[in-house]
Amino acid sequence: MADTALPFDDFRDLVNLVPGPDEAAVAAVRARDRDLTKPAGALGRMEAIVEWLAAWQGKAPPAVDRPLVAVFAANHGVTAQGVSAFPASVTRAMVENFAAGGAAINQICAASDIGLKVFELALDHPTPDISLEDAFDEAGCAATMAFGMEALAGQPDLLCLGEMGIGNTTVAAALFLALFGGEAADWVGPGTGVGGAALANKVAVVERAVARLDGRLSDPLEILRRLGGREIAAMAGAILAARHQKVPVVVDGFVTTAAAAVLWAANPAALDHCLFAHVSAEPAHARALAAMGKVPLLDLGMRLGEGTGAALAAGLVRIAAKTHAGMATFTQAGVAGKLD
Ligand SMILES: Cc1cc2ncn([C@H]3O[C@H](COP(=O)(O)O)[C@@H](O)[C@H]3O)c2cc1C
Ligand SMILES: O=C(O)c1cccnc1
Repeated sequence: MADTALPFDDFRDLVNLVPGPDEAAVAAVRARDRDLTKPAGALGRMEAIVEWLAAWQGKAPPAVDRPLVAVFAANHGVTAQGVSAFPASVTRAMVENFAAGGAAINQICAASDIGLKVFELALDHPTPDISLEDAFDEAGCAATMAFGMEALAGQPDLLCLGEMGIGNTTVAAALFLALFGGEAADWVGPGTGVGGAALANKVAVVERAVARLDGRLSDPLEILRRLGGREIAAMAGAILAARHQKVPVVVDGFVTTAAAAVLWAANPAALDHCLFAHVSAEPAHARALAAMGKVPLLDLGMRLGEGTGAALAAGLVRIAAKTHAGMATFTQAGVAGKLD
């Protein structure tokens, strides 16, 4: 992977110096909403979504004309510890399946008219086994975060993030344990379907990975550098770049939330432009969302990744924007307003 111009410390600045919301755009959305032909507040969270979109796109009315799902794919040396129900070769095979249109995310994007781009991260070079060694050096972590910023290259107006990487629920669990504390068992779940002794082994692997960090737990970007993985670092970079380029982000499930959590731990305001699409059936996802005070939009019992939950939520975001922009006002429609 090419060296980045951005040193690791510059990412700390990017996290700490995130721009705030466009209050004027939010005020304009609220003013228009008051005139639309419905009782105030009757569209519930769909109204809040429009305000959120305006705040972070910096325009009113906001629009979702170029939504994109960016899927980052990577491999993980920790799979050598037997932490997944599937072999690591499935990561590349699924990338080929994405290219051929055969994955769940292809069909959800097609059905919802959402663009899809898959970013491969050195699939033949897994990050080291994090139960033994650090995932990255500083330059490698910075380069990978910078690579994630490529998700913005086509100027999407809504960015949905997803991932593919056998073993990455182990990495995500380790990140959550290092960032939020508790016990390894609080953060480890079946992923693709491990149970019994294999699940107990996965817990022990996560314990070992985090035990290696002793004394360095207060620096979230350092935690990311030491635990990885490539797709998670890239998604963290994409979330940051999106904020600086006024692109709201829809976060997918358990693994994507781990990327977001690194930024949240450094600066909770760094995720204000992110909507959490759904709560995954991976048991610890609800715990991670609660730790950050985030309320997911959907609860469909999904536990796939690939950006599938994010793409479904993006469909609702687009509908919320179209509803707000296209509805008639009371005056336009000749509908009587609320009685005094
Ligand atoms: C065929 C297949 C398609 C997938 N699409 C996403 N994942 C999901 O499962 C993986 C994480 O689970 P674990 O940590 O247990 O390996 C990631 O690749 C994630 O995106 C898949 C997994 C499989 C097997
Ligand atoms: O929620 C997720 O992101 C998830 C759950 C299981 C396996 N892979 C991803």
